[in-house]
Amino acid sequence: MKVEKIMVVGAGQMGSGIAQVCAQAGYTVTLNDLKLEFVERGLGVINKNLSRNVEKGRLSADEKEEILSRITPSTSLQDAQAADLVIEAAVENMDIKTKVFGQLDELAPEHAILATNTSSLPITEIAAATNRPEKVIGMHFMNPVPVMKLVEIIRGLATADEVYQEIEDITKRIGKVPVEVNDFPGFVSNRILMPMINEAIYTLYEGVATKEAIDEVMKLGMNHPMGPLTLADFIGLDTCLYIMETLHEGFGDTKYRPCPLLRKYVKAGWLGKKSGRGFYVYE
Ligand SMILES: CC(=O)CC(=O)SCCNC(=O)CCNC(=O)[C@H](O)C(C)(C)COP(=O)(O)OP(=O)(O)OC[C@H]1O[C@@H](n2cnc3c(N)ncnc32)[C@H](O)[C@@H]1OP(=O)(O)O
Ligand SMILES: NC(=O)C1=CN([C@@H]2O[C@H](COP(=O)(O)OP(=O)(O)OC[C@H]3O[C@@H](n4cnc5c(N)ncnc54)[C@H](OP(=O)(O)O)[C@@H]3O)[C@@H](O)[C@H]2O)C=CC1
Repeated sequence: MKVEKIMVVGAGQMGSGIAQVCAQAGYTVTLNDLKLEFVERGLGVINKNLSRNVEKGRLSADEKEEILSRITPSTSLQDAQAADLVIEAAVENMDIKTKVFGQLDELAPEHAILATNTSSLPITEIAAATNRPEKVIGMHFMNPVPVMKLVEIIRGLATADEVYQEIEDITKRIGKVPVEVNDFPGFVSNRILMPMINEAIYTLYEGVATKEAIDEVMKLGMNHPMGPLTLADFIGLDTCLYIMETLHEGFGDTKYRPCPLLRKYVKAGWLGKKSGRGFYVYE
């Protein structure tokens, strides 16, 4: 059974980007979130991105409308009934993900693949919340989704070979490069990236330098496109904290302990760019 209809659960920064690239590749997409206002915010971002492509002459106005017409808003998981593939991009929290996967398992057709965009949580544990662990897989996009080429693909213990193959094919069809990695906390991307970001936060916490100086060192000295504190704001400090907690708990090693300053900011609701304030202030 070839995948034609994709449902994306969670219309935040990742979910909206995933819905955009899937619709651009010709898939019929349902974009789901808890409230219509969140779905509309996601659709607004997609509209803006596509308009920029029209302005730059990469897309005609008709093509833009066609892409948008392939995306249907949804606030009910019942809409999974029509999906061949569900890509979950809700918050990085195991309780929420297992609850969503349990419901999706009951609602989605038997043939449907259930993928998660989790950035660090065990795929095998998410799969165990369903009665179809062979059809559950990690499909980890990078932010911003329309720009970044990589998709980490992670098999759970029971993921079937044909499911892996289908997800690899879809990844290529949407213009991304698949890289297979094993099911360990943080996979490859966040096992390496997030301790660097956490260390940058410790560097600020211990007064080694200002936030601007830390970012400048990594940008100019290491050629990173964004400094680590700017990148943390961009990813979302809540997501950064969840990932560090997953690494800390998953490996049981104190080297992954989240910096207290990161915890403090998240408790204050300073979640980075998406909430208007993190290490920096955004309009
Ligand atoms: C946490 C996880 O689990 C995994 C992760 O995702 S970790 C995060 C991984 N991502 C990164 O590390 C991103 C690091 N930053 C960058 O690569 C760059 O700063 C950036 C691509 C975001 C912006 O690039 P830039 O050159 O500084 O800015 P800018 O010139 O405005 O943008 C470059 C292009 O990207 C596009 N772009 C930038 N931000 C965008 C966004 N949020 N959405 C869509 N497109 C975007 C711009 O439109 C522009 O496109 P064109 O050149 O085709 O016109
Ligand atoms: N940010 C990043 O750079 C990356 C993030 N990821 C992963 O992608 C996922 C989403 O992250 P991101 O998009 O940044 O987060 P956001 O906070 O931007 O978006 C998450 C969205 O999911 C919604 N949501 C929460 N619970 C449910 C639910 N039960 N059903 C449907 N929607 C729900 C949230 O609604 P509400 O606001 O009401 O909670 C919110 O709109 C996480 O697992 C994260 O780890 C992966 C790669 C990169």
